[in-house]
Amino acid sequence: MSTPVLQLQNASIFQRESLILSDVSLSINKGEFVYLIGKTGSGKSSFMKTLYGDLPLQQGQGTIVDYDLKTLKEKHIPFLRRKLGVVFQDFKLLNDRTVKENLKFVLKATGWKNQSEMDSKIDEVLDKVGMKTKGFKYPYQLSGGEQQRVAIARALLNDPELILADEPTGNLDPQTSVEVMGVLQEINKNGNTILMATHDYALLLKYPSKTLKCDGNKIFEVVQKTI
Ligand SMILES: Nc1ncnc2c1ncn2[C@@H]1O[C@H](COP(=O)(O)OP(=O)(O)OP(=O)(O)O)[C@@H](O)[C@H]1O
Repeated sequence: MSTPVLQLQNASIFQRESLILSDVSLSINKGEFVYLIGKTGSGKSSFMKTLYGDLPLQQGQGTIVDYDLKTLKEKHIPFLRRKLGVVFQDFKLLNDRTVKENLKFVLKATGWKNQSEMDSKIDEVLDKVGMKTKGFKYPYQLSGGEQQRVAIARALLNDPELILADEPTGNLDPQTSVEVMGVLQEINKNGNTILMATHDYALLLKYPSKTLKCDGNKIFEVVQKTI
């Protein structure tokens, strides 16, 4: 049986009082890889922000990894984020510490205490993204693709039920984008559910998957031929 990790019914997404998307109804099941496409300004980032609690859901219904977005309070957000892995276009790594220290920082902030458990978790996630030998490096010593791999490793630390990736290849060249996409595909094959906003159509053609499109204040599923 399919288990939904995200469900929205008649949801409207606002930036302050401007309506960005209206009447969004969709669901994403455990194990799926789903693209979110749409032109610049069509509302992809606003949609993602609503899902990770950065924008309130003002109208309609929504549940994500068992949290009700409509009744989500400020104090619940850190707990919601622990069940989500969020990956951004600009990596958002801390430049004053090594890769391992970046990951340890997140583990400590999310309540981990045992040093050897933290070390083995860090090794595990770095291994998953092919960065096990680079844990001692500082982010500025890594290429963009390597930094994004580390950001994906960071998103995996708390075994998220859903990974939200907002333009994860937006700052990468085409070859590196394909490599990072390969990492996300591998993670999905191993059971992680992923929603990825992108306007990189080459990736969609290379790795076809369920696709949602933001257009004209709506989100709807499209089949690849009509993209
Ligand atoms: N902080 C904000 N305050 C007010 N309006 C905003 C804010 N951020 C975005 N918007 C508006 O919301 C609309 C949707 O923007 P959003 O960033 O969600 O689109 P997007 O599809 O992610 O675009 P891009 O691909 O360029 O990132 C745009 O009209 C934008 O001007």
